[in-house]
Amino acid sequence: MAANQNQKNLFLALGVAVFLVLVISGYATINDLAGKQSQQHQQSISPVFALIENELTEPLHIAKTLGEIGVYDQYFRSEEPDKDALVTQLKGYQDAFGFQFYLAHDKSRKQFNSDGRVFDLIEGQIIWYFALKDETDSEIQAVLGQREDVHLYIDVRQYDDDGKFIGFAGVGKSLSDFLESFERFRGEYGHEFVFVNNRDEIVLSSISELSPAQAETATSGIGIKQLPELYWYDEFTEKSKDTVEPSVIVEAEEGDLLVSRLNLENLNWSLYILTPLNSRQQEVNQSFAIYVALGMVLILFAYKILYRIVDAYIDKVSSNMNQDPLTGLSNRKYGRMFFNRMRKRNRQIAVVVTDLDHFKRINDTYGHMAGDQVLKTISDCFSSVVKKQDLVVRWGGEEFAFILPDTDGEEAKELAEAARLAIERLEIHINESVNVKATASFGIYASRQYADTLDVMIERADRAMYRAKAEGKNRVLSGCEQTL
Ligand SMILES: Nc1nc2c(ncn2[C@@H]2O[C@H](COP(=O)(O)OP(=O)(O)OP(=O)(O)O)[C@@H](O)[C@H]2O)c(=O)[nH]1
Repeated sequence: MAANQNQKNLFLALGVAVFLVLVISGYATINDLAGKQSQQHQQSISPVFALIENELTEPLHIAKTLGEIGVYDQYFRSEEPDKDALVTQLKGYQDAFGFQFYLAHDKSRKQFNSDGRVFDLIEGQIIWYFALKDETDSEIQAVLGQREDVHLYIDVRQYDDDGKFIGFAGVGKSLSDFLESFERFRGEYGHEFVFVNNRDEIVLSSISELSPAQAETATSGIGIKQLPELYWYDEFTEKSKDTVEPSVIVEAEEGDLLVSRLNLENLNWSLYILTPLNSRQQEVNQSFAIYVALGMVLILFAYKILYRIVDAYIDKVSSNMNQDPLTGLSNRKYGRMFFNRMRKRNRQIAVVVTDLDHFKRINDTYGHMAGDQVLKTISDCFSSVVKKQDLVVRWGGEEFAFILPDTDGEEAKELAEAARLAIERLEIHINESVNVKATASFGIYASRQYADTLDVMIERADRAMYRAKAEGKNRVLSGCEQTL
């Protein structure tokens, strides 16, 4: 009973351990997913910075630096710059950096371009110049132009020594690479981009309806969409109060939308990155379900294996603990445990009880030691006769019991008969001159559906065995007539 209780406790502990493993691995899975998700988000955002650096910041720095080191000073000082010299110089920059360069010269009201074009800055025609000229609060303006191949123009205001406005020095960069990158980000990560200038105008976007369709509109204001016109703007503003570079989840028609804002200070722009969350959420849910299912299967599998290992271990330990020292057979206590365990696994069982015939005589004739040797030899003989699944128990003294799972009366009788014959034929070698012969009487009992307890079965088999003794010994009788 105590061993049974210990076994129960062990399996309970095993169950608790499995539960803990489940909880911990579940927690680790969620953590891992969260980590993966944020890593994925990081990975998807970092190329955006590289893109901004290459496409926006680099031309801005070049335009600013050229203005500051005074490469255009001589042209700005003259009333009418030397067209050829200036264009050649601009073209040299274009070849070196791969952008368009231009100078808008206020005194002569002319614009000189690195592609060789020179044109007059006429009010009403060159809209950007007059719009930006009056915009004195920002030294740098980034605007879009050229309708066929959209360019980003970065205009840096130029001043003479007295601080008087003398024109713009700028660079122009084709945004075709930029627009291709938008496509890639949309396809790969589901991101959309909205670039907004300091007047809340959408100057560039991966969403074609938001991007200014025509070059001139970027400075004329015609057709430009305003950030507050976007449906998520109010919710975003409300939720992102007091946050410099916020990431906010807003409700959208197709599901939630993650809106992140980055401030592009050099340009005086903000970049809004929009990520639809529904597809991402589904992805996460799906992988979570797979992780959990896989985890469960693995854990259940491990539990089963562990259960069997522990079961076998307990079996071995308790069998060692419950061994008869003389014969090496199991004792009664283990016989009971074995019977109870088999009861759970099999539908029928049989027992055989056997008692050696005239054993007292052997003891009396050859001595107790010789008797012990006979007991040992006969025990080995029994063990060799039964099947692997069966158990031979030293029930007491010179009485033995076989517990035969999954065995009916007929099979039990055959086995008992085989054991009887084996003993009868046995020559038990005591010493050089003495060989002892022995016989045994057998009683069997078989039970279907494990209807009987071990005690009842043993008692019935015992009775049959005593009948066998009474009928002349060295025979097998059944205590359950219908099974014979
Ligand atoms: N050597 C030895 N003898 C034992 C051991 N256990 C019991 N015995 C002896 O077994 C004998 C059993 O004697 P009985 O009960 O009279 O049975 P029996 O002589 O076999 O007679 P039947 O059963 O009627 O055939 C006794 O002498 C016990 O001392 C043991 O471990 N070693």
